[in-house]
This record gives sequence, C-alpha cells and structure tokens, in this order.
Amino acid sequence: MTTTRSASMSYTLDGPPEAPVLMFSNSLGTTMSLWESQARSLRSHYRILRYDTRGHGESPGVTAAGSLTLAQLGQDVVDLLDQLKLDKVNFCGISMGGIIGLWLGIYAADRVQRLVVANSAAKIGSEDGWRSRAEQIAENGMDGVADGAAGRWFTPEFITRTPILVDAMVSDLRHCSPRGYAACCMALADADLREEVVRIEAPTLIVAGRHDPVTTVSDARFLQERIADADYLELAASHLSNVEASDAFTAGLMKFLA
Ligand SMILES: O=C(O)CC1=CCC(=O)O1
Repeated sequence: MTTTRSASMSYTLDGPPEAPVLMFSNSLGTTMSLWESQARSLRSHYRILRYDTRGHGESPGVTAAGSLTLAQLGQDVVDLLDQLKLDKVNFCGISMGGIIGLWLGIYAADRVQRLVVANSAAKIGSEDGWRSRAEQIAENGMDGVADGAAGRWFTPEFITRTPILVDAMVSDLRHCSPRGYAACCMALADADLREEVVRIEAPTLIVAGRHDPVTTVSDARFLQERIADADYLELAASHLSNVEASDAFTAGLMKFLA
C-alpha cells in the first residue's frame, strides 16, 4: 500500500485492480487510518480507496482564517475520482464523511454506486455549536476539543476496555491542524441537507450507534424515512461505530455491498 500526495488529496488505493472500488471518508479530527480495520478485512474483495479529508492528515490545509463548505468537501471527492479515472464507486463515510456521502448522493449521483452513511445526519449538531467550537480552537488550540473527544466518540465501557487505542486517537486529534479542523467545523455549521436528502436514489445503508450522543438514532431514522432505497443498521456502539463495533460494522458493510 502506498500513500499518494498530489496537488489534491492524500489517498491510498489498494486491492485487486479489477475489483469494485469501495471509498472511505473519515470523520472530523481523524484521518484515513480510521478505516484500518475495514480496509484490512475487505481489501481482498474490493479496491479500497481512502483519503484524508481536506484540512486533515496529509491533505491540503486551509489558509489563515479560511473556511470550507460541504460542497467543497464533496467536490474534493469528485475531483479525486476524476484524477483516478474512476467513474462510479461505493462510498462509505462516517459522521462528517457521512454527510459528504449524502452530498454526493444528491449532487454527484452519477458517481455513487451504493452509499453507506454511518453515524451521521442531514444536519449535524447546531450552527452555533460549530461556530463556537471553531472560535474556541482559534483562541485555545486543539486541547479543549481533544479533552472531550473520547466521551463524544466512544462508550465508557469501550474507553475502559481499550485505553491504548482511545489515547492514540485522542493524541492524533490533539495534533490535528487547528485551521483544518476549524474550517471543517465551519463547513458543518452551514451544512443542512434536510430538504434535499429525498433526492438520493442510490441504494443506501444508514448505520446508527445505539449510544451515539452526537448523531443520534433519530437522526439516522430521519434519513432512512426520506431516502427511497434505504436499509438501516443499528450497532451497539457510540459515535465512531466502525472502531467500537468494528466486526459488526464490517459484516454489515459486506452484506449491504454483496
Ligand atoms: O464532535 C466530534 O468530535 C464528533 C464529530 C462530529 C462530526 C464529526 O465528523 O465528528
């Protein structure tokens, strides 16, 4: 597996060249490494395309006082697919990656074969909440956000059971680009697809975490009720369900894509 950095996104593409492509999109404050477990299990069946969302990991950052929009984050995916000459892919995103997937299902429908939207919503959180998080970062850096991350991402049981993994993810968040993270907060502040999600025609799997305090089961049901061809999977997990319930997540993904 090699990671490629071009003028655009940092990405990895691995798996059998003739296999269908399965693209993964990370959540706010994580990188493509979030999908390690799924990539390991699925790379003999699929060509796995992972990338770091703009402002995260090795992908291009944002300029001072820069902010991003959901449309830019969605267009980054389309541009990467164009660059790789990939016509249509299966797309799986979690949280911010999930709302990027919804945007693609609406505005770049011809590029999406099947769509998986995990722990996400047509509108994530509140506009004020995202703006004040961006301001807090501008004033104090990443520490405040990182200090509360484990409790937003995982159940207390998972944090107790896997402290090394959780600490490593929180430490990565602490070292995430403050500008990149804050710019994505601003994209989420303005992102609202509640009216548009009815236009999604791709077969879609909505994944919810039963204990997710960020994007709730009712956010997931909202999507399932409005997307014409939507399946629903609820996992015993909090927000980062692909990590906390990795085996069940991967099994659900495989079943949906088969
Ligand atoms: O607030 C968090 O850390 C969780 C989250 C919200 C949107 C996202 O992508 O992650």
